[in-house]
Amino acid sequence: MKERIRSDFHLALITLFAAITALGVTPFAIRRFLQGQPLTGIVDLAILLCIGAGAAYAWRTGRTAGAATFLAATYSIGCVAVAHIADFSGVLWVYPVLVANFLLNGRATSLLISTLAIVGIALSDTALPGLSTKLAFVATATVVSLFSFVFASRAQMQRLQLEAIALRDPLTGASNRRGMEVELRIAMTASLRSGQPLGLLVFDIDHFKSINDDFGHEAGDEVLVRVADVVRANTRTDDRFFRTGGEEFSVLLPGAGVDALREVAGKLRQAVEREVACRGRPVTISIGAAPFLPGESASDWLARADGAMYEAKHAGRNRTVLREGAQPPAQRAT
Ligand SMILES: Nc1nc2c(ncn2[C@@H]2O[C@H](COP(=O)(O)OP(=O)(O)OP(=O)(O)O)[C@@H](O)[C@H]2O)c(=O)[nH]1
Repeated sequence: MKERIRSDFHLALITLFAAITALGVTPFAIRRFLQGQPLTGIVDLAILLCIGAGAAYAWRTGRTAGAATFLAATYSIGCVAVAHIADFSGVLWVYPVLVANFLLNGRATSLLISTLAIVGIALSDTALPGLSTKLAFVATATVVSLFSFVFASRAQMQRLQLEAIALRDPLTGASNRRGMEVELRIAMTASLRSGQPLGLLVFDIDHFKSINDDFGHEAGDEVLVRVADVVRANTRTDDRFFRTGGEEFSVLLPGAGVDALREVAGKLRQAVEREVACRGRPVTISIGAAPFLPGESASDWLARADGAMYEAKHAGRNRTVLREGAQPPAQRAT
């Protein structure tokens, strides 16, 4: 639970908002019933139930975007309802609700829901009698919406930038190991759902240490960047490319069965050998290939591809070993 809260920003926000709603609205719901205002009490109770159900849905399905829209719609409808059946005190709830809308949802959704909420409340003659009161409400609610809009947009932009930095290797521009773990999980789920094959190549630059030792670290870095460029030029846009260690890379190939894996591995290996060199010394790679087997875990799959790659190294380097099943013997693919 702690791990999900830490890794899923949207889920954490939904959970926090649901907890704050429970703490903030429950005393009012009780008070409404005690004061003989059952209708308003029922609205408060409905808000609490809907928010709880929305948060539970987000936890169960992981569909946080849908849950966030549901939460924002519930808050807004609740506010409009209270403004029409209670007095001015109901209107005051719209301010935190507007802020929550913008923090929970994307720009278009939050603008739409907030505008509808402001208009819905402004139409209430019970809570806002007279034109000047209505105008003052619309003006203040619009200003709060604009502040929230600006703040939420900036915060979202910075969060996306930070996420991109955290998942990318700055030298080659490829995704890093953390990025790979996320992408592997997504691709495995999609493959299981669609029945489409999924392939993985793990490769390592041969004798890379000697490049560093003979020509310096900068020359080694240039080789890493060159290899990454060649891989990108020889794979499709929906293939995923990762730098998983110093001179170790992986390519995740959606839709690639055994034959396609063999073909892509051969193409990459030959392209690196042909196009990458360091001060005239050719650069080669050793590749381990493994198709995803339904039912196996990401770590077992990775271990199989890794094992095949080490086998390629031991067999003399600059070659591909394909490991089709969970157990060796491996199959040469070159
Ligand atoms: N230039 C550079 N070198 C790196 C980087 N990350 C790791 N290395 C170096 O990569 C080298 C890897 O060496 P080894 O693991 O011995 O492998 P190798 O020399 O490629 O030998 P084989 O893999 O067996 O073919 C080490 O010298 C690391 O210091 C990096 O970002 N830049």
